[in-house]
Amino acid sequence: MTIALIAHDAKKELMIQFCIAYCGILSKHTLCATGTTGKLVSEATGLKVERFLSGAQGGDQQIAARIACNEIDMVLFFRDPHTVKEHEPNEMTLLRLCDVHNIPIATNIATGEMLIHGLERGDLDWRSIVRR
Ligand SMILES: O=C(CO)COP(=O)(O)O
Repeated sequence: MTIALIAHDAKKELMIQFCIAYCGILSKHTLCATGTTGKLVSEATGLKVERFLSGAQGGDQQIAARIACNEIDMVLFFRDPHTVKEHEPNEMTLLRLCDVHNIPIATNIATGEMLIHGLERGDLDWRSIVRR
């Protein structure tokens, strides 16, 4: 599966800790991320992460385009609900495209935990059929 990782600044440490905790599961999958999130996760875990532009420069849109092309199977987007981002419309597009294409997306760590356990259990295996 291809998993996209995105974290707002206030949630980057949380994303790092999450990826350290689930490194064993994540290492079996293909990872991509917005620029800074990807850099921090790969440095902290040693996981290979394809890095797009940073969110502010269009990284969210690069990931959204891949979702539209059915190339991403799951999104972990740890959002900071307290700070408004100038590129928020791009983030909303990403969330909408996940709904359009039925891509599971976690916007907080509680949902992220459920998705990662479900992924390990095989709950997302149907994606390999619809991706063909
Ligand atoms: O801004 C972001 C999400 O909208 C995240 O981008 P970075 O990972 O480059 O900080």
